[in-house]
Amino acid sequence: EKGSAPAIPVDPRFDIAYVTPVTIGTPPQTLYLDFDTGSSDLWVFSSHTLASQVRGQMIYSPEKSTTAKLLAGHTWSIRYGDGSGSLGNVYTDNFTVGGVTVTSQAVQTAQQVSTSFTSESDIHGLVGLGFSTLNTVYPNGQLTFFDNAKSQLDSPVFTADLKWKKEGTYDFGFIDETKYTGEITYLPVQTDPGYWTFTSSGYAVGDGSFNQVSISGIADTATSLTYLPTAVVTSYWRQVEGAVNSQYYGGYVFPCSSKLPSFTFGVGSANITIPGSYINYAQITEGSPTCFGGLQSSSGLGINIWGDVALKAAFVVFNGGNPPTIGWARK
Ligand SMILES: CC1CCN(C(=N)N)CC1
Ligand SMILES: CC1CCN(C(=N)N)CC1
Repeated sequence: EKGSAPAIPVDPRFDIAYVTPVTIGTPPQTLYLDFDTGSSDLWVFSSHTLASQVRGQMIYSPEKSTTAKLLAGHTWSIRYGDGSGSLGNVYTDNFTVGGVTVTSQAVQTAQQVSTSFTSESDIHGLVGLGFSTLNTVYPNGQLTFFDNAKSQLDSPVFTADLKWKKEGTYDFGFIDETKYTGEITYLPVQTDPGYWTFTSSGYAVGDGSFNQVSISGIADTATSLTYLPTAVVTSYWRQVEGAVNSQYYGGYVFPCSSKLPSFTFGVGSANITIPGSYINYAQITEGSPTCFGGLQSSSGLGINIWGDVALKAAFVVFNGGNPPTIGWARK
């Protein structure tokens, strides 16, 4: 079995996130969810979510699904890196994305969500694609959609082909050779504590020389920007006239009229180049001449994150085989 589904940019002015249509239950209920390789809970806005916290999102109503079953006595609660979060209870039901169906997938129904989720009407929940060890369901942790689907897929892989301000795709169970150029370079993955953690072999700023330095970080489809060590990021923004690291805005800002240099990162003996345009993330407010950078320091996070700004420059293979590996190709 194999399948494909679109990765649609939320707010195409700047790719804050990507959502993918899924159906849940019988008859099928469609929601648009944020596929997240940085977590492992599948949770949705639901008929159980406090009405005051729902603002335009599509919801999953288990009571309207003939195949929904309450997972009695189970609850969940998750807090994300940006302080957002949600909590609730758990059903199992049929879950389909891109034609791949898992019957009896754990679907975590939100009873409460934080304000940032309430304010994002285009995101109706998340599909965790991290390792199932991160799942927060209590007392028994649940498996991700990918872990449940793996055995029925032609190949135990999914791929991400995210695009700059355009619709991309997530493929399940196969590698589409038409989506990349050259070769895919596979790297080992550290699965503890549960992210797709790999080590990049270094970086270059624009046409500058390549700095061979190991940078360990996570490939994260649900983080908009890319967060790397301060030394790396400082050397990048030093090349941009007028760029400053603003306490006020919480990161590097620069004149929107700047022509930004590209950023290249090593993957084994190969490398991926992020065009400068991808690093011009957004005006700080509508119409402002000041823009916010897509490459920021990870020093406050305790972890390096290769988020959408980096992922959308590549074709990425998340190989769930034994052992798991991650593949990178130019495109
Ligand atoms: C390490 C953090 C990265 C961002 N997160 C995520 N995509 N779910 C939370 C964990
Ligand atoms: C993991 C991320 C998902 C998107 N987020 C949000 N909508 N507040 C942040 C956390």
